Amino acid sequence: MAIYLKRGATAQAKADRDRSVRDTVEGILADIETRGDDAVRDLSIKFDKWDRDSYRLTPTEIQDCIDQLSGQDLKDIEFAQTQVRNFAQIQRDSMKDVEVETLPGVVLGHKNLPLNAAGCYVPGGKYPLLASAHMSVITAKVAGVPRVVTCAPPFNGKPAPAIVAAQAMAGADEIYCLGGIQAVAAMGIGTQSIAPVDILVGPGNAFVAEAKRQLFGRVGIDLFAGPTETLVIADEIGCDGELAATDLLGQAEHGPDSPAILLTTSEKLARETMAEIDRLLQILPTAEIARKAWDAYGEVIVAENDEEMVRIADEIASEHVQVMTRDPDYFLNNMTNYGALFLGNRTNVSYGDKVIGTNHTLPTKKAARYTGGLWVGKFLKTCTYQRVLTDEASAMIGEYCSRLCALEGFAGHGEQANIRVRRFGHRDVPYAGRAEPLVAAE
Ligand SMILES: NC(=O)c1ccc[n+]([C@@H]2O[C@H](COP(=O)([O-])OP(=O)(O)OC[C@H]3O[C@@H](n4cnc5c(N)ncnc54)[C@H](O)[C@@H]3O)[C@@H](O)[C@H]2O)c1
Ligand SMILES: [Zn+2]
Repeated sequence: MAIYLKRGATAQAKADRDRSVRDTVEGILADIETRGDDAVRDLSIKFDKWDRDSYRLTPTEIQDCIDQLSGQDLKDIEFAQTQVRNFAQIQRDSMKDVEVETLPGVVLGHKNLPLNAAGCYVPGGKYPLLASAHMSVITAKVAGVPRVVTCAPPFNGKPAPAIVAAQAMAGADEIYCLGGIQAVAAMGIGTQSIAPVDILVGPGNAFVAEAKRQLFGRVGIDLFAGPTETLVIADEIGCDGELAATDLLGQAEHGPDSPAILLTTSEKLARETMAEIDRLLQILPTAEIARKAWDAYGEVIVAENDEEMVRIADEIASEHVQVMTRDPDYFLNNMTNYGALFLGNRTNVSYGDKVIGTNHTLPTKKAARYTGGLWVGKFLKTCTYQRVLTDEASAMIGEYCSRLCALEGFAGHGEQANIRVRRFGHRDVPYAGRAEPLVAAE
């Protein structure tokens, strides 16, 4: 049985917080629905002290942001974007259209069609998270989405130059400086000045994630990608206290509501990690946020063996899972619920967040039970089609269809089949459906 050396927030505390976020978002979406651009402006002033005639950035403003970055900054962004584009393209190439003859004369197929318009949210409240621009905009473009709209909040009272440069370099078609619920709603619902998109993607804080969730149905969403979570699975062979503590706090710094969990088979490593966390919290420049997250949501769990760690990790279904044990592949082969796995101590979540090429927009709050992260496939619709090549095939399928419709009591559906059996069937084929056309009763 696993022992908890430290426990995170209670289920009740989490539910209370969720309810309050849900109510705030509901009210704001209704306001934007009725008042459009005026509501967007009021909310942007209220939450971000940010007032403009148009929130869309002009080509001059965009160029001005790019010009504020150094040559090295631009090269680094380019390197990261190349890695993300390259892996997205490989994933795109793995998705094949199919067309097969499943029965003689019966042809079924599917095509992967890009969506027409995507809205990419790039978070920027606490940090200007430019990496999210690569993750959403580039991936949409690799999928072939013709209109890619992107929003990020102002940072220090103006557009964040690095975010805007990354949005532009990624190939965005429309760039708005707009944050939070109002940005998500403007893209998802549409306003007088912004045409609505077909899918909303990208990570964000609890408000952003909840706004996307509430708009789902009306528009598509990629997945529920709220406050970052991290799980470090470690033993004394693959890890030490300093490494585990660094990797936990590295992700706890995202925000005060970011859970960081250590799961280990070694109580010694667990205690060393907790001591290291206390030490690092004295010196980490972002310790104020990381400490809040660690105090409220941090957990330390000591399990008996790798098997128990897999069971607990699948239950947690964390967004990020770093495995630093004797045999990381054991977790790759056995775990079923995770947003992304980081195997071995040579890599870590930050590589994935910023640069290595896998997508960093990943499922939170146990959404990893039913989805992976954002990827090129989320911007594609797999749409089927069919055709029947011969009279014989039409009549043969029609007979089955006719009888199955009768079982369901669907006369109209049945007639769709019957008319084809009558037209295309041969008289010597035994037929249990209606042999004659429908006629009005005398
Ligand atoms: N799941 C993932 O894949 C993933 C990846 C990266 C980042 N993240 C998460 O993204 C989040 C970024 O959060 P952030 O806050 O820094 O930036 P953000 O851009 O998501 O949110 C900032 C906006 O929130 C709005 N806001 C703030 N307080 C509000 C309130 N009380 N009511 C209504 N709206 C309010 C403001 O309009 C502001 O523009 C973090 O939680 C981080 O963990 C998740
Ligand atoms: Zn991160």
